[in-house]
Amino acid sequence: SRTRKGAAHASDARSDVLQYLRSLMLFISSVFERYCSLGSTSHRGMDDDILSLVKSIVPPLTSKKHKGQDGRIGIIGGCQDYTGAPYFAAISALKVGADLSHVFCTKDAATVIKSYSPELIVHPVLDSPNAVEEIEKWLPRLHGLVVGPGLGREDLLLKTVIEKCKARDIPIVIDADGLWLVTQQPSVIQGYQKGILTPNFMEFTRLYEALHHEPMDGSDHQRSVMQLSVAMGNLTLVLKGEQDLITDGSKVISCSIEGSGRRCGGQGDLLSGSMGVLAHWAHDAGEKKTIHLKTLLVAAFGACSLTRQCNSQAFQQHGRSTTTSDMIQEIGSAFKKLFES
Ligand SMILES: NC(=O)C1=CN([C@@H]2O[C@H](COP(=O)(O)OP(=O)(O)OC[C@H]3O[C@@H](n4cnc5c(N)ncnc54)[C@H](O)[C@@H]3O)[C@@H](O)[C@H]2O)[C@@H](O)CC1
Ligand SMILES: Nc1ncnc2c1ncn2[C@@H]1O[C@H](COP(=O)(O)OP(=O)(O)OP(=O)(O)O)[C@@H](O)[C@H]1O
Ligand SMILES: [Mg+2]
Repeated sequence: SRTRKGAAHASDARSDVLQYLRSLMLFISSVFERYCSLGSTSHRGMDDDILSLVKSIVPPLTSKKHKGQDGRIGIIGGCQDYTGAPYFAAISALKVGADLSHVFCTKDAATVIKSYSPELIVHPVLDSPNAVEEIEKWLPRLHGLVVGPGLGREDLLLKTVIEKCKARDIPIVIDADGLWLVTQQPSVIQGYQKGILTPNFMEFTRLYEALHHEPMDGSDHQRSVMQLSVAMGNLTLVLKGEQDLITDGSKVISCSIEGSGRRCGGQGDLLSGSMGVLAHWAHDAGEKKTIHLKTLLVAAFGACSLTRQCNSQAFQQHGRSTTTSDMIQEIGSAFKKLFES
């Protein structure tokens, strides 16, 4: 019986060891799992933190406001070749929540843009001899200006308009052909603290090479965006791409909210139009609301995440046939999902 007892003890000890090993394995695997997911969790955590800052700049909808208070945005762009781009930017500004959206374009583009949407106020002034005066008289009524979508390569007029806008301290988003002017004459916007540039990769490369007089190091985009922002006097800069990189020259935040693989034209216009409104809201809310992050960085993160969310939602319905118009249909629900839930 003593031998039987000994054998029982040995088997108990063995099962204890096995039990111990099993729990040890479970513990190690849970630590490993946690460690592996840490990167994405903290990334998502950071996105959530910035999204809550975006939420804080969205003005409340109340019955006490009059038309215009939530934003009167102007888009300078639209010519014979490009009527879609200014339309996308202007309608996006409205759908994000601006009250009024103006387009300043050439005469032949105006009728076309008006026929896309009765919601837009369209001024056929860009090719008139007194274009600057025509735009200038509207500036006191505007809260934000988006310069460039579908503009074509016009320079003298733009330079004067940007100068007048700066004098009025209005946020200016420069995109597309507006960036061409900045590439020719960086001083037009250099150092303007309410200026935002939203280049795609090609526009960014041209701008970088114009300012640094050397080819860009394509392997380190974070470094390049910081360098360009600093060279532009710490201007807010958004380099659009697989990840959107947003900087003011002192820090880079990235927006990689899932979009889709669909890259139809016009998505950048949706972004710049949204940016016009969010920049106004961010400045209205002030640094106190956005805490440690500069107001324009918060606005830029908002515009990027919204564009990508619209892309994702439109893609779920339309797949490869997704177009920017489909994305614009999604602005309302994407906005609600990101900033109002
Ligand atoms: N429906 C419309 O009216 C549209 C008009 N658009 C206007 O078209 C004009 C020209 O804009 P573009 O964006 O074509 O500018 P560019 O004329 O500078 O062309 C950029 C080119 O670079 C290519 N590219 C973009 N990202 C790249 C990358 N990561 N690597 C390599 N190549 C890359 C694009 O295919 C494009 O052909 C602007 O006025 C713009 O606003 C666009 O906004 C698209 C929609
Ligand atoms: N590879 C990518 N993966 C995911 N999203 C992307 C990718 N490239 C661009 N985007 C997103 O698409 C939007 C527009 O960027 P894009 O580079 O297409 O601008 P653009 O060339 O100026 O567009 P447009 O045709 O309006 O001129 C941005 O919000 C960006 O985040
Ligand atoms: Mg563009």
